[in-house]
Amino acid sequence: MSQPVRIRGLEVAYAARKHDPVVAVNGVDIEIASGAFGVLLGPSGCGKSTILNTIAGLVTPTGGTITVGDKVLYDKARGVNLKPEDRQLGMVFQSYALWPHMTVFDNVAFPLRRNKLPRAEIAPRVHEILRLVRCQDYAKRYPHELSGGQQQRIALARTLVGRPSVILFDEPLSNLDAELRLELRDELALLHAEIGFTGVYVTHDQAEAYGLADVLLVLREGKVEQIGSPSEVYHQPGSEYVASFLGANSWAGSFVGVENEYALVESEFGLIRSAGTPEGLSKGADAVVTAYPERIGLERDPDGEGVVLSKRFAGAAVELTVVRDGRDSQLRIRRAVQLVNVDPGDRVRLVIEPGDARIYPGDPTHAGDHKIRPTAVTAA
Ligand SMILES: Nc1ncnc2c1ncn2[C@@H]1O[C@H](COP(=O)(O)OP(=O)(O)OP(=O)(O)O)[C@@H](O)[C@H]1O
Repeated sequence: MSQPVRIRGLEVAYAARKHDPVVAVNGVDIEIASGAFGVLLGPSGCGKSTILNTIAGLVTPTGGTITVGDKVLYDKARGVNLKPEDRQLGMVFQSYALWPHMTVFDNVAFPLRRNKLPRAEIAPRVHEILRLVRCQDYAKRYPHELSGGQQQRIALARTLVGRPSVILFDEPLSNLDAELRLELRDELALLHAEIGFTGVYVTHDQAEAYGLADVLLVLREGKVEQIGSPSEVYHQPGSEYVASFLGANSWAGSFVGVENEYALVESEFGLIRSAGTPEGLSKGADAVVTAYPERIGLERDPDGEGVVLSKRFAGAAVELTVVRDGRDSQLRIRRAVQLVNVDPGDRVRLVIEPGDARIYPGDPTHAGDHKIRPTAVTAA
């Protein structure tokens, strides 16, 4: 039976001897419905693991409440703080943490034996769960005789076998290579649909988040910046920070006004029309434009503001970098091969449908800058 997870007003400050306390979580409310998969997404240091660890009972908050179903795990005001072992939650970490001296069967059976399940019930449960994670043939092997992906499947099986109502995942796939990560992500989504636990999943990987989340929570410096379905958050980022973290380009401009229902911004890369109605912008105010790399077209134009710095083959798509002379601003563009007829060195103007450009007040945050950008190559 899955259970809902409710977090209210969560605060965590890590005490430090030599400097002020580090406020890692600063008033967070989270609600994950029973049986849903909630994914916490955000850059390194935004507090994702800390939140997960407070649910697990491994970190003690400085304020707020955490409940699972009717069970209060933590309540600062009432002095409740259950021990990790009394919370009855499943956890899957980045490191597989399997017992090296035990076979796969014994590793998976371990939680059942610890809970003194009758012997006759253990073997069928273990075999059933090994079948679900597609590792039924490895029951007699030891962890070192398995690949990383297989070890993580066993770690997952060991968690699932106890039938926890809530499972906490801390970047469980990040030790695996990209292809295997996607494969295991899809298997996990299927297992979730089949078994029906409530999942709380921490990652900084968008593809993982999109593929798993019923509800996506984007975090920023210890706070929740946006909550929604992956599609809502992707298509309607609530802030430039979210858009940028999800991979959109951001560049600076100044708000001109609204004309024929389009918001106009005079930007570093020319005049941009946006279908969104910006809030909190007055004429002449600093504005940021965002657009995803897939949604920016280019046309050769001797008067254009941009110059193509690089163009790289990327299978069915082409990846380009466009810069503005004399400025740091750089755009990443990814278009289908047949849509690109510009080359490095060309002067270009941007072609963006109003529905693909979004405008926010302020300056770019560069929240997505930790991501790998295409590196410049010289013109062929
Ligand atoms: N034990 C600790 N003592 C002091 N500060 C800590 C401690 N653990 C984490 N922090 C700080 O709290 C903040 C949030 O850390 P946390 O590990 O929750 O972030 P994260 O989003 O999970 O990052 P990552 O993706 O890199 O794991 C960071 O500023 C971090 O330096």
